[in-house]
Amino acid sequence: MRPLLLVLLALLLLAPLFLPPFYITLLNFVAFGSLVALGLYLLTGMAGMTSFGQAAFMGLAAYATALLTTKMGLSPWLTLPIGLLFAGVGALVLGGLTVRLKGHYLPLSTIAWQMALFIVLGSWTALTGGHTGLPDLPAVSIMGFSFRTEDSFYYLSWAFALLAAWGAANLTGSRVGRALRALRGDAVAAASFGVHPPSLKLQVFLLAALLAGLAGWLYAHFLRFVNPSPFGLEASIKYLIMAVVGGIGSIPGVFLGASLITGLEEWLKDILPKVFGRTGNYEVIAYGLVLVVILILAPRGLWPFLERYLPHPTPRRPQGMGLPARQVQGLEVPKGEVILEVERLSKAFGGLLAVCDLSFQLRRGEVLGLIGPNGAGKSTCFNLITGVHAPTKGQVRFKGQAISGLAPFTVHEKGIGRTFQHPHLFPEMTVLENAALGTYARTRAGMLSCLLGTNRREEAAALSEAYRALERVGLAELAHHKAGGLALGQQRLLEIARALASSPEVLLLDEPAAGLRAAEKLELARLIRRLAAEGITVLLVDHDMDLVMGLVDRVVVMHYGEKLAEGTPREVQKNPKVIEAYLGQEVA
Ligand SMILES: Nc1ncnc2c1ncn2[C@@H]1O[C@H](COP(=O)(O)OP(=O)(O)OP(=O)(O)O)[C@@H](O)[C@H]1O
Repeated sequence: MRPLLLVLLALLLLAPLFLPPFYITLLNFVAFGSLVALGLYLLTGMAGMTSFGQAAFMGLAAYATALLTTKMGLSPWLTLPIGLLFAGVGALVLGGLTVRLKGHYLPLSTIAWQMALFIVLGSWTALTGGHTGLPDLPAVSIMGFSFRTEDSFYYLSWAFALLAAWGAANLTGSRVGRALRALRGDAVAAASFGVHPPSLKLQVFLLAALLAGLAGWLYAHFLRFVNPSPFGLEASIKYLIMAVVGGIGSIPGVFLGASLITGLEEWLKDILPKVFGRTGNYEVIAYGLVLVVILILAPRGLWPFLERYLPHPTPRRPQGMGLPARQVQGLEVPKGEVILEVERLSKAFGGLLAVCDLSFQLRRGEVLGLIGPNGAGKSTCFNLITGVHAPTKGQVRFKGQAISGLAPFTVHEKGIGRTFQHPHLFPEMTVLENAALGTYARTRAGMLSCLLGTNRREEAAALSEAYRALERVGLAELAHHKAGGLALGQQRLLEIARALASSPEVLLLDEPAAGLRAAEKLELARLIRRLAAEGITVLLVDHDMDLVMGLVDRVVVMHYGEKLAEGTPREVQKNPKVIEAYLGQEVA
């Protein structure tokens, strides 16, 4: 892979020496398209948010620099940050209003925004020159050297495009990159290990808009003329198609898609009028056809299809000491003292009381079983403790502090880790990356630090911490495999490893033994005992009574949302109400 990259970079560097000016102009447009499509790689490929409005962000920066350089005589280097500021403010306003919305609201609102901006650019003639546009933008220059020719501008465009690709690659392999990919898969799970979905979504929306803004600034000073047409909805769709055709989940795919669609556009502009016998925007029809054909032949885009035939570097075992011990928040609770308290908790879903006036305490270092028939309210109780649901009535206290009603990422940060009844993993990520998600709340690097790669030391520590968690559950050998290929039992162990990587004080395990073989259950029981011996407090929900009764210190039995009984396994197993409602034949 590395030699191939070096050859491509050398060709890129030498291209103006052997390619005619027409192709160098095209390569400039490839660089602009790649910048916008890189934003879409981050926004759509990683975080799963679709935007049809990227050309509008490009237009904001392009018009800002056009107006400020031509009408006020400012230097293009000064109007670059100002143009980005315009694009950024646009993204913050639009994103601030829409990123919290689910479903199709974001794509729809980006279409509306795109169309509105296009109309403003075309109709506010006094300011923007309408569809005639604004001519005579100054050339960009550095210390007397002016980037006037397509050859010199080519180096400027590609310097920015490669810098952006380097930043995007840094981000992809970082804590923020993993969190973004987790957001696309499952925002509830992402929040359960400390990700704040709306804030992260807004940040990536802003970043994608800034990349589009940068492309707009370059575009304006390359052509030295702006008019609305390159910033319309059609252009936004074209950038999305570039990213999708190349492979929206990969950086090389973005460059491949941008090259392909830019080349195709030029070729089609020549060929289609001859075919149809008159001029018109027929390229759009051709884009659609190309997209359909490529997605049928290579559904994830061209790059993932080609990548299979390229050599892959052997992944290395993470080295290093792991993360520093977690700072315990609030009180240090001594062994045997109450760490988590559920007090008169109720949760109604419409007319159904899933949890009703439930109270119990969890003491530090113990393993408490929460059992009951299907539908008794156990998972709802987990969701109330971890902040997925707010209680209708009652309280949850962690170390004496009320936590009910707090968001899941806040609850997690306090030291509560969880697994899910149906594993919430990210199949496209490796086992190690999935486990490393657990370190999210223990690491600090922000978006900028991840982009610049200044987080390498923390990142190495997070990966070695995740690897250690995998060793604890016996999955280290599969660290570099895709999580999508794991058996159900291994998926459950991986969820435990992810929770352990967060170094929780309390661990909530929701049916960890479901789907496990007998030997795997014994291994799980040993693991849970080890964790309790290390001081982790465990709340365990499971239907395997042999596992639960042989493992836990105490049991709480739920039935129709209420607490039916509480005591040691022996007491509970003898309780006639419990035998009648749940244990039945098993114990009788
Ligand atoms: N988000 C929700 N919306 C509406 N009803 C819900 C929701 N979550 C749970 N319920 C209902 O609440 C009741 C308790 O469900 P819950 O999943 O908590 O039970 P459980 O004890 O975990 O069951 P199981 O052992 O089958 O997992 C069920 O009747 C369920 O249908």
